[in-house]
Amino acid sequence: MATSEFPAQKDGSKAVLQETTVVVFVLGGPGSGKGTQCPKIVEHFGFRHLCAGDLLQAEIESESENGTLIQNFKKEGKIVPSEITVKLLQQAMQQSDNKRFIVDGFPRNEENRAAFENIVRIKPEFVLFFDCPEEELTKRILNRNQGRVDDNIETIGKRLKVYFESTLPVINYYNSKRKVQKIDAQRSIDEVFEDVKSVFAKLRPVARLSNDSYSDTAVFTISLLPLVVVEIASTSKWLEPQKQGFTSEYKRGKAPKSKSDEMPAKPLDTFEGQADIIPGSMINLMLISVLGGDTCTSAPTRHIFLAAMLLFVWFDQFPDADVLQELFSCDLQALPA
Ligand SMILES: Nc1ncnc2c1ncn2[C@@H]1O[C@H](COP(=O)(O)OP(=O)(O)OP(=O)(O)O)[C@@H](O)[C@H]1O
Ligand SMILES: Nc1ccn([C@@H]2O[C@H](COP(=O)(O)O)[C@@H](O)[C@H]2O)c(=O)n1
Repeated sequence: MATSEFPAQKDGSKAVLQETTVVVFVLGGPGSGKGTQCPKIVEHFGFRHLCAGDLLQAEIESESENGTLIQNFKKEGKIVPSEITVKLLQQAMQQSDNKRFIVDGFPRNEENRAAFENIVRIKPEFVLFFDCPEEELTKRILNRNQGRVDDNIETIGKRLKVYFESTLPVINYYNSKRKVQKIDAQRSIDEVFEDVKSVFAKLRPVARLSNDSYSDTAVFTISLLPLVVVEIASTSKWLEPQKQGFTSEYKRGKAPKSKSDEMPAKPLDTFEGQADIIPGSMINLMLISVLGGDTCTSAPTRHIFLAAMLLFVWFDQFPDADVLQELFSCDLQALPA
């Protein structure tokens, strides 16, 4: 799963953001519809929406020490020094319980991109790029009417210049890494979102579904534990009666006539609990098989998973389904003491 690198911090402390943190950058010209589509992504796919422009605006409004500087950059349509923006993003990510983020309006230039990689140390899962012609962008911004200081014809010109000169090269950079998902943003809001949905539907399962902070290796190992337990149990004396009474007979093509005929003497309490363990592990086996793609998203984990599955098949450790059915439907009370 890791698209991120998480070395220890310089002061030796552990990085706060987890290996499983998923980041999608959302880019496009001013007015291309980023802020319109992001809430829809949140609603449908459960990401946390972080808008760089909004975080900067909040700094202005809170009259923080950087507030005036940010206000001046914004009025001029210029990109605020990256360290300020990246620190705001990092803080918001660290404070969030959700570990999957759509980062809207970022990185706006090469400096933004490098600062995020150096400070946050996460590479984006992909870059969602809303492609829209300049005339449409201008028209939309002039009609936006939300009282923004930068929604005037003069600042729009400056923002578009910054977009073409500084942001497009970043999009091209990610394109060269095959990370860009380009959307035709000139169509209606709903049509655009249809395309956005199909992009997110293609996300790696764990990026689409997972909100937790476990590494996939840990998830895989934990899911495998019950299998190990049943492996040990099935090779121990504890399950010998079942193996003799059912599995071996079935494998030789001789099904026992009745349970009580075949079951060797064992007190009832010896069998307590096994009916829980075996179905549990079988369900787990099925779950691992079905969800294998979800839990084992990194290549090494997937290989371990496949190797484990092959081993189970190879050694034929699990009795057939009908044997299990017979085993679990057996009347424990009827077992001889
Ligand atoms: N597909 C669309 N068709 C027509 N109008 C749209 C479409 N998407 C968004 N708009 C409108 O265009 C305006 C700009 O959209 P939005 O604020 O989402 O753009 P943005 O990319 O977030 O802009 P900025 O980078 O300046 O914040 C809004 O008034 C919005 O309602
Ligand atoms: N990464 C960013 C994002 C934004 N800004 C500044 O905020 C202005 C508004 O941004 P929108 O995304 O809402 O259009 C933008 O023009 C910049 O001045 C920034 O510096 N860095």
